[in-house]
Amino acid sequence: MVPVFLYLGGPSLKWTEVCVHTTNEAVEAVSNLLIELGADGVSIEDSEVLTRNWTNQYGEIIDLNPDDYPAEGVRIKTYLPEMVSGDEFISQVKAGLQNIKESGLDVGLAKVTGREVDEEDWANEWKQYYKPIRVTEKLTIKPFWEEYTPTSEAEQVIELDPGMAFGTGTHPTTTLSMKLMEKYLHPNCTVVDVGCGSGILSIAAVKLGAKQALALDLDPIAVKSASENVVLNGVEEIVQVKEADLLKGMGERTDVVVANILAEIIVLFTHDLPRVLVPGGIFIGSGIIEEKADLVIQSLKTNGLQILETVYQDGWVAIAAKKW
Ligand SMILES: C[S@@+](CC[C@H](N)C(=O)[O-])C[C@H]1O[C@@H](n2cnc3c(N)ncnc32)[C@H](O)[C@@H]1O
Repeated sequence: MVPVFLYLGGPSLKWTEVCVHTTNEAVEAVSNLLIELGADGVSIEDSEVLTRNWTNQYGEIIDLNPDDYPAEGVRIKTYLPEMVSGDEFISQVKAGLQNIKESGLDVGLAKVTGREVDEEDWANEWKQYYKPIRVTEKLTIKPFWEEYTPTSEAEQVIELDPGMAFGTGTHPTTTLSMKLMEKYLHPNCTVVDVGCGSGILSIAAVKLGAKQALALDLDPIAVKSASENVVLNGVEEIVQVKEADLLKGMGERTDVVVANILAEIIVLFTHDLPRVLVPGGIFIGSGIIEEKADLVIQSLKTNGLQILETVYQDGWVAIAAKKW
């Protein structure tokens, strides 16, 4: 996950940049904390992207500067306008981090720093980290402001405005989902994307040949972001975006369900999969930390699904399973 940020506030000259240095495991919890405290978005600098083997596998596409990333862990930044007290915000962040730590999540050093920056510095700064990236053999993610020419006819380009929803395509959980989708989606299949965030997986599904996708998210910001990205990619006739809680109320059957959500959330709806999937239908689950993979696998088996494959990247696991 590289930046996930767009501030749409009014003009201001000075901003306070608040930075939390934490662990990969705590990214989502800390990002949520900053948003809950009033941040309009976060940008994420993850040391992991430097060690990933982008270039050898798919050619020279991105050029990352190691100075822009922490030596280890993840830096999560947000920017506060002049009228918000940086000191007060930082105290609230520190208190929130303590709560997260007490809940058992490893937040690492959880160092919080603040500094004043000029508007021009940050407004464009994050965009330099977000470049077109070939994430699988067939799929490339392209921020909508970048120019990019596909290198072959087989390469499919997903246009993205990351906005404020999760899903720039660079986080291992999203990449793993797309790799499994590339393998298991068949032409003209139907897909339900649970926890669609920016809509990236639904758009990927269409690029991989799906004839219909339903993108669901509980968060209205994600629903808005996904709807915008669907239009940006010209697939609004194929992808329907809806606010929904997991698979609740879903009546129709589908060929594929994909969900990049935490393990604890996946197990909340595994019992719905036999009802929602057609015979032979595929479930792709991601967002699972390695320690929680068994929890999801057991839950899938208990609900009659057969595990086809598990794939791993940087401590994350994604699972493909089949309904007989
Ligand atoms: C890790 S993000 C995944 C975004 C995107 N699908 C991707 O792969 O990059 C998880 C998403 O699940 C959504 N979510 C969390 N709980 C949910 C629920 N109960 N029902 C629907 N969506 C949920 C969050 O709002 C968030 O957008």
